[in-house]
Amino acid sequence: MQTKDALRVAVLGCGSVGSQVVRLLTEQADDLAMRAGVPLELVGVAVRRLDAPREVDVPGHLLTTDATALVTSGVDLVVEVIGGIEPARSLILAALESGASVVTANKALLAEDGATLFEAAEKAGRDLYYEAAVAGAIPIIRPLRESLVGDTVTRVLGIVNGTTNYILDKMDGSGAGFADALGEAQELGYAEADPTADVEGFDAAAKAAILASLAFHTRVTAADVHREGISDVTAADVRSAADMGAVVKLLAICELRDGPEGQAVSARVHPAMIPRSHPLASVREAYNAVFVESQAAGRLMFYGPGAGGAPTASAVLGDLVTIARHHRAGTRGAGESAYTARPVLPMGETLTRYHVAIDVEDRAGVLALVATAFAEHGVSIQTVRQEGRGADAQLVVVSHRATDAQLAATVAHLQQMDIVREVTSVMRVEGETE
Ligand SMILES: NC(=O)C1=CN([C@@H]2O[C@H](COP(=O)(O)OP(=O)(O)OC[C@H]3O[C@@H](n4cnc5c(N)ncnc54)[C@H](O)[C@@H]3O)[C@@H](O)[C@H]2O)C=CC1
Ligand SMILES: N[C@@H](CC=O)C(=O)O
Ligand code: NA
Repeated sequence: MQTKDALRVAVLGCGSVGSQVVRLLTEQADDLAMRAGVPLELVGVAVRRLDAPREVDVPGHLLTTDATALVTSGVDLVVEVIGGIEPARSLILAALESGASVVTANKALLAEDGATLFEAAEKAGRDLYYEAAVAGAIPIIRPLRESLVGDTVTRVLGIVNGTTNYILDKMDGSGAGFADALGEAQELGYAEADPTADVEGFDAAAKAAILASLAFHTRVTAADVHREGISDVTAADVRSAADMGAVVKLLAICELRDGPEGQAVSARVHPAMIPRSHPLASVREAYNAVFVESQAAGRLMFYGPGAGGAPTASAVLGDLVTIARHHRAGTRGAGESAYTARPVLPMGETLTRYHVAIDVEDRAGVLALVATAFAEHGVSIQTVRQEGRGADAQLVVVSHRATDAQLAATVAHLQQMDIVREVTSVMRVEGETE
């Protein structure tokens, strides 16, 4: 039954996030109506299979397998929580063209083709909101889009993938194996439908692209973001980090830098060692945290649940109520602000510190030869320690800041040296100013 003046809401997808959106929309209907100033009436839920088991009871008459018909049926608000590129993109475009506003949690799509979606929303005069797409429940999109829009953001550094943080945390804390920890993260509803997106850093790279675009008022796509995942992080890396009082985290780093022709953007995702004293080191399990540095405000930190059905649904509901208020007032929210068109710097120009583990021959003069290889490429060494003896001898070098290109040249050089058996691990070190 349709309530007079209610806004008609369609939900696309009823998986981990969609089922919680449906639950909260139903359970909190009265409060949401009071906060929005208008009832939000769930009029349809698009699913792939009508008879699939679900985490929530959806009345049969609301279920449909025809998502296109649902979004073009005159609904006011569409929640897209299917994920992936297609059919999500076509459905969002169809919804906007039909006059509906859209809430999406789909970072993969926004990072690949956000421009098309933002232009369609602009043309239709409708809202496109996506707080859930980055760091789940944590308010980070709205602070960047609205609260900090009067400031100049210079750096965004964060842990933005819950699944990989959960895995690394378990490897560090209980010495759990990679596969077991990933299985638990999937069980808990944190992982993407294809967990490769989490493990190989695609999900974090999509989020980095969205954050860099918003923070620096430009357009950065996932393809612009340098990406490395955690599949090569070994138990030995985690132990080595522990030995130097550090932990391994998958970081997303977006920076405003001076480029050859003015200001440019650097955006990257990779595992890094950070000191245990750094606030990001204490981000456990599937929690996320995002540091923002800006000229006037200084340093801000946003922390909270970055994944999971209910936390993500919280962000979706926040967007729904906000849009409903706009609808009621006959207005719309801020759109995209990509006026700077800043270039993206190549990874080779990124400056950071490095932890390099090298299996070497255990004899006099080896340390000096290794140090010379670093010096030849302009990489200054901060500390060196030897682990093991004889056939197990290993040098662990921590460098001062150098470019990625300098480090790559050093590693290639080391690999050619007779006294080097193998460069077993290269990991960046973040979280210190030196
Ligand atoms: N799970 C999480 O913690 C978070 C997820 N997200 C994003 O939210 C979105 C949804 O994620 P989850 O709920 O975890 O995924 P999920 O895989 O649990 O749910 C997606 C649902 O969409 C359904 N679906 C697929 N194609 C469909 C179609 N053509 N029509 C109707 N239904 C269709 C699937 O059957 C599935 O039930 C994704 O974009 C994801 O990246 C964002 C933040 C956190
Ligand atoms: N798979 C993602 C879900 C939230 O975006 C994650 O693990 O963080
Ligand atoms: Na968020």
